[in-house]
Amino acid sequence: MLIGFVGAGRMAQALAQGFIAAGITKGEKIIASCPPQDSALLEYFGSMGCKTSYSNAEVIQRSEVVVLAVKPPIVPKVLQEVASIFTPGHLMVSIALGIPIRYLEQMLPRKTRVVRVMPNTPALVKHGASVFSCGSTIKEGDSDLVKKMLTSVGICEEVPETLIDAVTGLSGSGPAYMYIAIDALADGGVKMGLPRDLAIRLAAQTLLGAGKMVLETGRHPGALKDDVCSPAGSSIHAVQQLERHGLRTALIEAVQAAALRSEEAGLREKKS
Ligand SMILES: NC(=O)C1=CN([C@@H]2O[C@H](COP(=O)(O)OP(=O)(O)OC[C@H]3O[C@@H](n4cnc5c(N)ncnc54)[C@H](O)[C@@H]3O)[C@@H](O)[C@H]2O)C=CC1
Ligand SMILES: O=C(O)[C@@H]1CCC=N1
Repeated sequence: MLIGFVGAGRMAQALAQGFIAAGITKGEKIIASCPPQDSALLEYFGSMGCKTSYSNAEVIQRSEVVVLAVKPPIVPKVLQEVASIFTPGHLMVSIALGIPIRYLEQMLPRKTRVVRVMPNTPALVKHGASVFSCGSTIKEGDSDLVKKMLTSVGICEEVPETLIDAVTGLSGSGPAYMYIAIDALADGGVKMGLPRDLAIRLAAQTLLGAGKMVLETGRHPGALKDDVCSPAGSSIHAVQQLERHGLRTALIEAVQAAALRSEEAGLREKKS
């Protein structure tokens, strides 16, 4: 399978590296493009054995699956530039923030197959969380293909497109919230006397372990929290501090803010 990335930034790199690590494709079957001023990004693709180009058109001509991996304000410009090159043989996979399938289908030739995906950067280490929604002209096998690709780099579920903004707020942007949590937990450890590198390792493994417990035991996170909090123990004292400082509300509002931003990005591009 020949995979092209239009846009060679952080999310494209994470997916490409994840796909290669997972064995879903080889470096030489990937091609990525971006403008010459960002050529350093293409060097990263080159170091993975991928082909690179400054021409988006070349990427599309040489690919079966085209991943649209540019920021939302760039999407209309890129589609105007390359729409005519798309054929029914291409599968367009857009990861662009907020951009609805309807908009992509309107901008592309009538029979272009479109899938919208919301991945996240831990795809790079095969622990991504992705969802996808299919457009109106996909053919048999497209949904399975996208699912296979994304499952190779983490978990992946098909959802109605109406849920993608909310998913963006949770798992698309979520790694950022969790890096802040790891950094802050490590600060706490350092404050209490731990060396920084040990504190970061312990904090990261604690998040990973907690996540695996939820996924692998299938138990509710509240019940797992109760298991950690012994009567009059240390954990319940810490939990009280988290509640006092509004951790739950902060996380709920973070997800909401990112979801609304995703929705807004889509509305803006539709108007342009
Ligand atoms: N970074 C993340 O965690 C995630 C990003 N996304 C979405 O993926 C898309 C890309 O995001 P990032 O990789 O983070 O951004 P980025 O800023 O790292 O990369 C954007 C890329 O687009 C390229 N570009 C700019 N103008 C171009 C043009 N005319 N033609 C071709 N390429 C052009 C840039 O050179 C760069 O390679 C965005 O829409 C973003 O919302 C989705 C999920 C997660
Ligand atoms: O901030 C962004 O635009 C992207 C979308 C999801 C995560 N990062």
